[in-house]
Amino acid sequence: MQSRFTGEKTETEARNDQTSGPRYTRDNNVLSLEQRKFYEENGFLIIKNLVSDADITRFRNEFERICRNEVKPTGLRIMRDVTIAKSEYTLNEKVVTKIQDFQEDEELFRYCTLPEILKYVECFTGPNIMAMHTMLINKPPDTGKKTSRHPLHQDLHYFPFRPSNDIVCAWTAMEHVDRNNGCLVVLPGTHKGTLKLHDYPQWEKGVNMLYHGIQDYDENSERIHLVMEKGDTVFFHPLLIHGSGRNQTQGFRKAISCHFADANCHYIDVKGTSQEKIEKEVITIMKKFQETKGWTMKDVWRFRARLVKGERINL
Ligand SMILES: CC(C)CC(=O)SCCNC(=O)CCNC(=O)[C@H](O)C(C)(C)COP(=O)(O)OP(=O)(O)OC[C@H]1O[C@@H](n2cnc3c(N)ncnc32)[C@H](O)[C@@H]1OP(=O)(O)O
Ligand SMILES: Nc1ncnc2c1ncn2[C@@H]1O[C@H](COP(=O)(O)OP(=O)(O)OP(=O)(O)O)[C@@H](O)[C@H]1O
Ligand SMILES: O=C(O)CCC(=O)C(=O)O
Ligand SMILES: [Fe+2]
Ligand SMILES: [Mg+2]
Repeated sequence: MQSRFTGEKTETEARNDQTSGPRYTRDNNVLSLEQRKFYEENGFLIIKNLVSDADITRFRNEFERICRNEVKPTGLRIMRDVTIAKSEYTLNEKVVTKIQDFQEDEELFRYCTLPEILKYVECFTGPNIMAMHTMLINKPPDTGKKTSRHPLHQDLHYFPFRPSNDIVCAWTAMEHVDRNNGCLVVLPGTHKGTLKLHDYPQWEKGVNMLYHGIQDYDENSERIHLVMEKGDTVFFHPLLIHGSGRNQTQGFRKAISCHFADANCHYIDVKGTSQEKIEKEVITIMKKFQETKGWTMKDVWRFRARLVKGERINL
C-alpha cells in the first residue's frame, strides 16, 4: 500500500512490510535498544516510577468525587460489579468497579496528557496522538463469586480502528499490585498473533457486562503476573492477550489507563467480522446515555476520541 500523496510508503507501511527489524516500535531516542527489543518480543514494557505520587493522589481524589456524585462528567460511564449491580446501594466508591470515558473530566484526563506518558506513547504511535479510550479501574474485593476477574482478552476486540501496531495502552498502577489483589496477567509474545474469537466465558457465578474473553487459548502458554508499584506504567500492544485475576484482599485495587492511537489510523467496518457482536452490544449500552440511532462503532469512537498531541487526522 502506498501513501496517497507521495506514492511513497508511509512509515507504518514500511515497518509493517519488513520481514526483520522492529515492527512494533519507532525509531526515536526515547527507548533504549534493550527496551525496544523487549517490546518487540513480548508486546509490553514496564516503565518504573513514571507517574508521580502527587498526580496519583489527584486522580484518586477526583475518582472519589465522581463516586460521591459531586461531579458528573459528560459521557462518563460508571460500572458496578455484576454481583451488586441489582442491589440498591447508593453510589459510593465501594460499589464502583470501573469508570470509563473520562475524557470530559479535566482532572482525570490530565493523565492522558502527562508529558512523561506521551513521551513513551510516541514511540508506538508517532507524533500525532489521539486518546481513544479511558478507564479508571477500581477492582473490588472478590465477593467469592470470582466476578472480580477480567478474562483473558485482546483489547483490539473492542476497537474498530487500525493498524493495530499504531495503538498502545498505558496502564498505571495507583498502588502496589501483585497476584493477591489481581494484577495484570499477560501472555508474552501474543501480540504477534491475530485477533482471536471472543465471547462471554462460561463462569458459573456470573460475568461482568462486556467482559468477553478468548475461548481457545493454549493453557500451557507462559503467563506473567505484572507486579508493579504505585506510579509504574505498563505500555502494551492491543493484540497482547491479558487479563486480571480476582482481588483476594479487602482493598480496592486501582489503576488508571488510556488507549492511544496514531491519528493516521483509520476506522474499519466490523460488519461480518468477529467484532460485529461487540459493536451491537456497545451501541445498545450507549443508547442509555444518548441518542445512537443509526450509529456504528465509528460514531461511538469519534465521540470519545480526543487529540492530545500533534494533528487530528482520520480518527
Ligand atoms: C479495552 C476495553 C474496552 C476493555 C473493557 O473495558 S471490557 C469491559 C467494558 N465494560 C463496559 O464497558 C461496561 C460498561 N458498563 C456500563 O456502561 C454500565 O455499567 C451499564 C452496563 C450501562 C449499567 O449502568 P447503569 O445503567 O448505571 O446501571 P443500572 O444499575 O441501571 O443497570 C442496568 C442494567 O444493567 C445490569 N448491569 C449493571 N452492571 C452490570 C454488570 N457489571 N454486569 C452485568 N450486568 C450489569 C443491571 O443489572 C441492569 O439490568 P436489568 O435490571 O436492566 O436487567
Ligand atoms: N484456566 C483458565 N481459563 C481461562 N482463564 C483463566 C484461567 N486461569 C486464569 N484465567 C484468567 O487469567 C487471569 C489471571 O488469572 P490468575 O490465575 O492470576 O487469577 P485467579 O485465578 O483469579 O487467582 P489465583 O490463581 O491467583 O488464585 C484472569 O483473567 C483469569 O480470568
Ligand atoms: O484489570 C485491569 O485493570 C485490566 C482490565 C482490562 O484489561 C481492560 O479493561 O481492558
Ligand atoms: Fe484489556
Ligand atoms: Mg488462577
